[in-house]
Amino acid sequence: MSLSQPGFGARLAEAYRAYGQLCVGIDPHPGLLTAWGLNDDAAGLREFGRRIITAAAGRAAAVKPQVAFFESCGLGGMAALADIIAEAKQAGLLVIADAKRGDIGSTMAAYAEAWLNPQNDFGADALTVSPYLGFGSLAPAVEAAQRYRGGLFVLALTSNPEGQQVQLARREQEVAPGASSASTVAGHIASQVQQINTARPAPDGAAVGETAVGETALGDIGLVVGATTAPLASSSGIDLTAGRPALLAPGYGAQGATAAQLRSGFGSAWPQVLVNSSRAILEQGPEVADLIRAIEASQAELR
Ligand SMILES: O=c1ccn([C@@H]2O[C@H](COP(=O)(O)O)[C@@H](O)[C@H]2O)c(=O)[nH]1
Repeated sequence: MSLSQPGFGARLAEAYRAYGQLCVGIDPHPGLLTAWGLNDDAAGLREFGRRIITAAAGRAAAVKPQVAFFESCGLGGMAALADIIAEAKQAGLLVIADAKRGDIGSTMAAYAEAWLNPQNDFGADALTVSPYLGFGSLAPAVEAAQRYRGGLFVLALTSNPEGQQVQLARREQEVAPGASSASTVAGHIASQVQQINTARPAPDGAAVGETAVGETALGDIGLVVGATTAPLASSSGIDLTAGRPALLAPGYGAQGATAAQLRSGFGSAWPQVLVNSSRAILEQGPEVADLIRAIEASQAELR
């Protein structure tokens, strides 16, 4: 990666234009590996990833390796992940490392180096991060994203129903001296992301989020909003269009959300959405031709 390349939001917007709004998950569940005739070891994970990359390259905007499945295979699994990230980038796919990292700021800086520095083994285009140690704890990751022209997807309204206990909880905020109003935790996260995308200066003087591509400029700092939970956003007072964050939407397919639900759930924010599909596509493997058919069928539904 060249540090003179456009920011993540601009690269993602360009990928939408070229390939549509689908992200193919690389989730090597043990059961899927068995169904594909592969072992749950480094060689099996590598082959699994390579077939998905071959099918997705030139047909999808991005791939999203689910880091947990590689971690669970130990050192060999992580070595396979490093190879898969490098090969996907080489194939022209944007890579979102789904590691959901979150810690106190000083530790967060190390996570961000590991996952966003293109010189490192796991250097991806973007990383999923958790703001639940406080949004401010993510500041070193935001700085790393700016430094490396990378992106973040901050968990806001996740696709699992249990997430709502925390994410839709109301918090008091002071709107003027002595006056307060209640907003949801997810709404607070979305507004913090908006502020970064619209106000924070990037190192070269350009503002993050000002990397406009056509009509679909996207902020470099995005949000995770489930395909299953997006309809809750507007009723919870969350403006997903503010600051035009990229919106990573898992939940399509295996978790039950349909293309029609995605479009109506996201409404005017739909052009910002990157739809993830993992099992619904992977279950059509192991043949690359069948994976391609599944990717093209999803693309057709989403168009
Ligand atoms: O809110 C979230 C955040 C992340 N995920 C991840 O996305 C995929 C979904 O896989 P499917 O097989 O398409 O259901 C998986 O890696 C999750 O860990 C999510 O589902 N929801």
